[in-house]
Amino acid sequence: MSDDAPVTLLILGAGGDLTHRLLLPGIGSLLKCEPQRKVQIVGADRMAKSSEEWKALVKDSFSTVPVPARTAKSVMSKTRYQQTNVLDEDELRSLIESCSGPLVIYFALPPAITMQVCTVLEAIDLPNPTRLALEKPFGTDEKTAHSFNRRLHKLVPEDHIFRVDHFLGVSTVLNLIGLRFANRILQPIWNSEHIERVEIIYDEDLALEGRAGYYDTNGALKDMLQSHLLQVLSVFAMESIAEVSANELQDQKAQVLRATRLWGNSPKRSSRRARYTAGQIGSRKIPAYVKEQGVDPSRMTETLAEITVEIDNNRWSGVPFILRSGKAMGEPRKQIVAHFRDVPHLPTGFKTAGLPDQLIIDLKPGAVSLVLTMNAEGDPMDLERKVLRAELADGLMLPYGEVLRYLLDGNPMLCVRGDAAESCWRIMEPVLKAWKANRVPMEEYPAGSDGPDGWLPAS
Ligand SMILES: O=C1O[C@H](COP(=O)(O)O)[C@@H](O)[C@H](O)[C@H]1O
Repeated sequence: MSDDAPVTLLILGAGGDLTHRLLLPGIGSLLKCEPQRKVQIVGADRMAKSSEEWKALVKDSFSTVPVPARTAKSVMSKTRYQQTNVLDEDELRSLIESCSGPLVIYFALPPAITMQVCTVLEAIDLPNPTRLALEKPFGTDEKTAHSFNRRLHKLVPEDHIFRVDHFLGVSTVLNLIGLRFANRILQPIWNSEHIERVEIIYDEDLALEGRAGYYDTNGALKDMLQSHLLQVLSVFAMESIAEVSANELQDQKAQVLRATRLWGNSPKRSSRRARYTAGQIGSRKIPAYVKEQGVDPSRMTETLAEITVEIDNNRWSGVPFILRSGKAMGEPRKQIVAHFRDVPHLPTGFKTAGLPDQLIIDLKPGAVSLVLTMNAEGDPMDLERKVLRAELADGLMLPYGEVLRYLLDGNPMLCVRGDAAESCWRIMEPVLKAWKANRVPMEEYPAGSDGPDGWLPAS
């Protein structure tokens, strides 16, 4: 096979929401930036669809980006759809045999089906190279993640397994690497001696948006904290890297996650959960979560989750990291806030006390702000906080485009390594158990509010 043979991206579950909403626009944004890129997209799903219908879907997604006309035409001419029952060995084999070039199999399927397909794949000779791309949640606890890893390792080596986390393709998350390691000023203060606590917050004004089928069995803890926010934490807190490469990044991130545990090892004291009741966000009337279509109230699914963790290593010991994410919040707030310690001594004579400094990294839209105490207007003995702010442009590609770029190039830099995926479950398991046993109360907040009273992190 020649080196420049186009990669075939085989999407299993091509009729689903993920393909339409995220994958195809992601590929489109990649093609917009790299119009020369050669990729053949093959969609497969169990329902009948003509290749014309599939092409129309691809075209529609590409037009939202938009992909340059020539590139779109060339990719469209080669894309096709094959109706397949992916749980049927013969059908799956013939689908795979019909693909040429290096193969990427993207599982845009519910996790339980993905596992079953992997069992079917054990009986099929996969072309070399074959890469597997998997969506979250990866397993349901540490044990299942571990056995899933073992099953996947029977199919392809670890560096051909791409556990996708689109937050690793978010430009402001990637920017953490440059911000931390390309600047001298921050490096000496990036530790427990100077940082008192860190908040990683992803509050959305979106509510359920018709995703009960997926969300109601997962909830905010698994949907956002166990996956994305722990990845963000690992990039924020990792040791320095010698080069920007998959090995370096994966090693350093995994090391942080191995050292991370629940604050005080107490799920009761270090986790909170809540669920939205009816409310209004702007002009949108939001029903109570339990009244949303497809929700089973007996599942006790949380729509707002918060946990505090610590990282037991030399750099971070004693620093609480607060991770929180909620749906249907009044104000979207997507940021990392590093709160610095007080100065050891404020000279007497100032009329006001200084407040501790902060570094705020806005994830969406991107910005970095340094909040420093300095003199207020007029009197130099009167102190107040002022903000030095840099707005960051959006990434060139959608996060999914960035992740797909690395995936199609066979570079696992922006995915989650198997051991790290297991660590993420190990960190969350005490909370999952405590919540299941109802040892942590389910609080409530009206949609459109800041969350339950007393939850708003102090700034
Ligand atoms: O993966 C997910 O992420 C989104 C938030 O990410 P964004 O890039 O769309 O802002 C979240 O809304 C969704 O529930 C979750 O599954």
